[in-house]
Amino acid sequence: MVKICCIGAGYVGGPTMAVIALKCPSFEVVVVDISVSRIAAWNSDQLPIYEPGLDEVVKQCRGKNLFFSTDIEKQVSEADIIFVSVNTPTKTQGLGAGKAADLTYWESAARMIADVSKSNKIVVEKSTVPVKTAEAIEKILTHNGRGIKYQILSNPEFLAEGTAIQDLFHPDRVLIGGRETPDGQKAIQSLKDVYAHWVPEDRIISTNLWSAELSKLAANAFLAQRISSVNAMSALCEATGADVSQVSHAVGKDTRIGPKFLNASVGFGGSCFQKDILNLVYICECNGLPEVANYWKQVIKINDYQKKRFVNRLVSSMFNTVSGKKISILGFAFKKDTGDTRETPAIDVCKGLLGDKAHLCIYDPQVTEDQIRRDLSMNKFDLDHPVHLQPMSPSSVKQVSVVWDAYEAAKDAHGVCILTEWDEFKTLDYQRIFDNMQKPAFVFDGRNIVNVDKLREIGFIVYSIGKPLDPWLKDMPAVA
Ligand SMILES: NC(=O)C1=CN([C@@H]2O[C@H](COP(=O)(O)OP(=O)(O)OC[C@H]3O[C@@H](n4cnc5c(N)ncnc54)[C@H](O)[C@@H]3O)[C@@H](O)[C@H]2O)C=CC1
Ligand SMILES: O=C(O)[C@H]1O[C@H](OP(=O)(O)OP(=O)(O)OC[C@H]2O[C@@H](n3ccc(=O)[nH]c3=O)[C@H](O)[C@@H]2O)[C@H](O)[C@@H](O)[C@@H]1O
Repeated sequence: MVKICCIGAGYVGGPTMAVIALKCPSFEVVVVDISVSRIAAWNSDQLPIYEPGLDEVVKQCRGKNLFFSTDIEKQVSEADIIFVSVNTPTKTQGLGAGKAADLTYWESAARMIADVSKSNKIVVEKSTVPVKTAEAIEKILTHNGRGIKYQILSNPEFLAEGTAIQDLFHPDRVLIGGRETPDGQKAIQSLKDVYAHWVPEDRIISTNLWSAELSKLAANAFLAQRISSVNAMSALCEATGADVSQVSHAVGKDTRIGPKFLNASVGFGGSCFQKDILNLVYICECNGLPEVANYWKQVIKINDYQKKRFVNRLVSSMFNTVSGKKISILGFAFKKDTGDTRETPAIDVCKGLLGDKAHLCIYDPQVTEDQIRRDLSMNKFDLDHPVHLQPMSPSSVKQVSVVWDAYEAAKDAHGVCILTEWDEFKTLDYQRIFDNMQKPAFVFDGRNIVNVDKLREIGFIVYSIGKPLDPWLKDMPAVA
């Protein structure tokens, strides 16, 4: 029986291994983690992450051929294939701080593998890592090798949160990079055999190690670039009277461009786009390519501009001050159908409004009050480290309340701010919300999900990213 062990039971390790276990019933799959609470949650009815369809997959396999454990060393020593899916956040200190990937967790996992292994292993990079990481890992493993042979493969993950299970069931492609030696090719074939249980052969691509590592960074950079491109257009739409949804539709009809990933927003979030682009920028700089580095940096600059622009629009349209005003924040997760808040644009928008002394009343169907308070009090980049290494009791943020109902959040508010595109926000009773708000009542839609005309009929002053401006807003300075 093939034994698979995955180090890191997070957003990638958990769902990916659950799907492998489901599709490969003859394999034993064990997911291990240093976080005791995370493993306990995986073994309970309340899984540690919210992901549509995940519960069903886990329920079908857990206890049969899918296990979650903190007995890391035992499970690693017994495995044939070891996936490493640990955090690779942006470095906060030292060389490359604010840009380079922090490989502390990866290195400690590799050293542990080297320490406990007694048989040959295939070690799979599942985390997103800088190009050439496999070379460093190889050195760590073979240094302490005691004659044990390791083959390192790069098998980056392309799932998106909120659709992880569907993405894993029907991936556009599975990418496997390995050494171009007979042993390297044999290892690639072993991993291909795992995915071949459910992924069509023509969707399993193999490359050399460095191409696979770089393709992951490139894919995320291209995706983020599309969002920054449409967000840059949204600013121009507001200045000219064009409508960004119409522009996106027209542009996306070109089959060379395609319709996906062209929704203007308050900015992209999530744990990966920013960190992976910063990582790419750092690699370019280290390779003496400042022009290439600057090109990609611009994607992040536009994203920061978009978030700042949104806050400035909001404040300037409310008579240039939100001091003491209640602003209702609908949605805190970085996108719908996830409870993940890493790098969510909501953090920057809320911090911007708090800087102008607003009172915030926040509602998100999947994010806890504790998480919101942590996010608003912690430093940027600290949030993507393992949970048990984060401060236990973050300092409490004044001027913020968290409620469990959108109507409660909007009651007596001066403005409503939509920051996540949760479906339930599309069907709220906006008349009821309007009736219970201070007047003039404002809606700032950072996701373009409300019916602007209908809301204006009710009496709201509406700002929707990249849409023709409300007459009220036309006279306000659109500074950024
Ligand atoms: N979140 C996503 O949608 C995607 C993430 N990725 C990449 O996958 C990697 C993991 O990301 P997530 O799953 O989101 O992170 P996560 O933070 O949800 O999970 C990582 C887990 O690794 C554990 N861990 C850290 N060091 C460990 C060690 N030495 N031994 C055992 N466990 C350890 C942590 O406790 C944590 O539970 C990152 O490199 C990320 O860039 C790639 C594609 C999608
Ligand atoms: O490496 C990763 O972590 C993953 O990053 C993204 O997945 P994810 O961040 O989970 O979610 P996306 O759907 O890509 O959304 C990212 C952000 O962009 C925003 N977005 C997305 C699409 C769009 O048109 N407009 C837009 O503003 C979303 O609201 C969200 O804040 C990629 O889509 C995955 O392929 C990749 O595996």
